[in-house]
Amino acid sequence: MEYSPIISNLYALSVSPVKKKLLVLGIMFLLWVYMLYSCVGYCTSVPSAMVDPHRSKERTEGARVDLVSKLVPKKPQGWVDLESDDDEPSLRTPSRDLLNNDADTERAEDWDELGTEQRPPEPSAMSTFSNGSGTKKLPQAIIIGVKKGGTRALLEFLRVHPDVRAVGAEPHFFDRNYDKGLRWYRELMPKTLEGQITMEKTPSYFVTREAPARIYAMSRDTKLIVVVRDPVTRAISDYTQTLSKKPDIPTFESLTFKNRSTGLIDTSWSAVQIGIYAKHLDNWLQFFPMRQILFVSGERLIRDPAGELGRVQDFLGLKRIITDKHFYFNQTKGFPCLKKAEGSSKPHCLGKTKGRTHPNIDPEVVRRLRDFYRPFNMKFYQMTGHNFGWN
Ligand SMILES: Nc1ncnc2c1ncn2[C@@H]1O[C@H](COP(=O)(O)OS(=O)(=O)O)[C@@H](OP(=O)(O)O)[C@H]1O
Repeated sequence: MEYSPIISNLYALSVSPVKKKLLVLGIMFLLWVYMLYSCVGYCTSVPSAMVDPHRSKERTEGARVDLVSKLVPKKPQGWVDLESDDDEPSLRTPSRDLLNNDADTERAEDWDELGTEQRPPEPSAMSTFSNGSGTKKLPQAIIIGVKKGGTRALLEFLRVHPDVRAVGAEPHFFDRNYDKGLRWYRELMPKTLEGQITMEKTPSYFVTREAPARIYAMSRDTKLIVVVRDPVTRAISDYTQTLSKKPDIPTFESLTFKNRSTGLIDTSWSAVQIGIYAKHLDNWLQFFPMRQILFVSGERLIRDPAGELGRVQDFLGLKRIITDKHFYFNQTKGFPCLKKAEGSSKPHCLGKTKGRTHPNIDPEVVRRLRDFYRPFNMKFYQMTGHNFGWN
């Protein structure tokens, strides 16, 4: 009787228990490799398959963008590019617009961990794997302003919510990058599962004349959030930020006035102009009803973060998950911080670019600025139905 080599091997194995075990282990290893291979194949194929149903939607969005492009000029006309940090002189108010800089752009140093571990700027390989499911969607809610209002704190606090997924950096899509198209914009977004909200924050949108029409064209249902702060302290905060990067700029006092002896305020200076909230809001109300815009008090966000977050969660239709249990007041920073941030078990405060010491400003100049803003503030309280108490 002839034996095949396999049978003869098996026969040999039957007499050697050690080899038998080795064979079983080998087979298990091969099965494990096969399963892993299948899973990777599945995981990489799922997102693209899930994106497909959106292709037709994408075309509609593309058509809408074409319409907006026809209706809305891509570059602001007759409007100071309040936020841009590029050096195109045509987009700037000559010499007076000294606060143009890129400091809004999200940076690693905006986020400070009170542990030794650094927060990775990009998701790690592991988190990419675990976040592999879901699809990238255009944001349903945007923090549109205001610069230096507390927008970073609000976004980082909101990210603690399991139903909120947000892009960390400021996309500047509706002001600087509109030419790149909605597909580009959507690609920046994190993947979300059913029921999760996609968000971003770019504070310069609030003062960008084209932004309301452009966001409306993306989706008329977009929820808008504006973090507002006393316009005088906001202006000083804005100036402080620029001073930290350009120490040679003129004093706050000299930039505030067109002519100091006449006391005429220079409204073309972006630090002043951004704070005329009533004027900017008017622009948004041409496209969005008031009920679709939530105003968060920057001052209250520091004093009572859980209270403001409660309002924001209600506005977004989210379960109130973020409560005062999530915050503690950090005496050294002088701000509320998170006991645990998204994806971490350690306490987190915003970094050193938030909460810089403001320079002392001549009290007379502060008083003049308060007088200047008062009627605009009153108008803003009237429009929003909320007294922010800035006087
Ligand atoms: N929790 C917490 N931690 C740190 N800082 C906080 C916090 N809440 C609000 N703020 C205030 O946020 C101000 C910066 O606002 P923004 O994040 O909107 O600035 S930016 O426009 O994105 O550059 C920043 O302004 P400055 O103090 O002038 O630096 C802070 O006062």
